[in-house]
Amino acid sequence: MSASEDLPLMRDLPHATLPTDEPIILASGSPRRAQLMKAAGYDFSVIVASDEAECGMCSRETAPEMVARYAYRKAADVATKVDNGLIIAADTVASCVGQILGKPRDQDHAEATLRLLSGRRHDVYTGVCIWSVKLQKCTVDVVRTELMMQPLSDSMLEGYLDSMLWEGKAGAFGYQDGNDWLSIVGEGSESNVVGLPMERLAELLEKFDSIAETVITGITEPPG
Ligand SMILES: Cc1cn([C@H]2C[C@H](O)[C@@H](COP(=O)(O)OP(=O)(O)OP(=O)(O)O)O2)c(=O)[nH]c1=O
Repeated sequence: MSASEDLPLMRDLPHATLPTDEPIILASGSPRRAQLMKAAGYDFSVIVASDEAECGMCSRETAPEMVARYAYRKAADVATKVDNGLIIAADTVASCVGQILGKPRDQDHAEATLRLLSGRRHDVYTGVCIWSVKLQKCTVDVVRTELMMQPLSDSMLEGYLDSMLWEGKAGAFGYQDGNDWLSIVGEGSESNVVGLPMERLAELLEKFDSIAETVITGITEPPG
C-alpha cells in the first residue's frame, strides 16, 4: 500500500472524539496501523514498544487472550517512556485449526503457515489497548474476523513467497496485498484484519470515560 487512498478499506473510517486532551501516541511500528490512523483523520506520533513487550508465551493461552495481553503490554511499555499521551497499541494474530499464527520467522515458516491456511476458514484477532497517561486508566478489547483462504496452488504459493509481501504480517499473508485469495466470512472488519479495528477503536474512544479501568503499576496483564 503506498497511499491511504489506494484501498477501499482505507476509506470512510470512523473518527471519534477523544476522551482527553492528550496527544495520541500510536505504540506500533506497523505501517498498516499508521495508515489506518491517518486515513481516519487522527493526528498522532509513533513510539514503538520495546521488543520485550511482545514476549512471554503462556501455554494454554488462547489467541484472543494473547492479543489482549500483548496490546496491553505494548501500551504499558510506551507509558513508561512518556509524561503525557493517549496511547493506542494493538496486536494481531491469525488462528487456524487450533494454531496461533503470528509473523513468520522466515520464508520456510511463511510457506508452512500458508499451506496450513490454504483452503481453510480461519480467524484473525486484533487486541487493542487505549491507555491515558494523564488519567492513569486503560481499556483493552479484542475483535475477531473470520476469513476464508482459497486453495493455493504451488505456483500461487511460490509467487507470493518470492514477492516477500508475507514479511511482518501475521499469518504470512496480507489481506490488503491486492489479490482475492482471502475473503471475509459474513460481516467483519477489514481494518481489524489489517491490524487495527477502526470501528471498535472509535467506540472505545467514545466510551473511554465509562469503561476504562485504573492502571495498577507493575501489572503486566490486562484488566478484566
Ligand atoms: C492478518 C494480517 C496482518 N497484517 C499485519 C498487521 C501487523 O502489522 C502485523 C502483525 O504483527 P503485530 O505484532 O501485531 O504488529 P507489528 O509487529 O507489525 O507492529 P508493533 O508490534 O510495533 O505494533 O501483521 C497485515 O498487514 N495484513 C493482514 O492481512
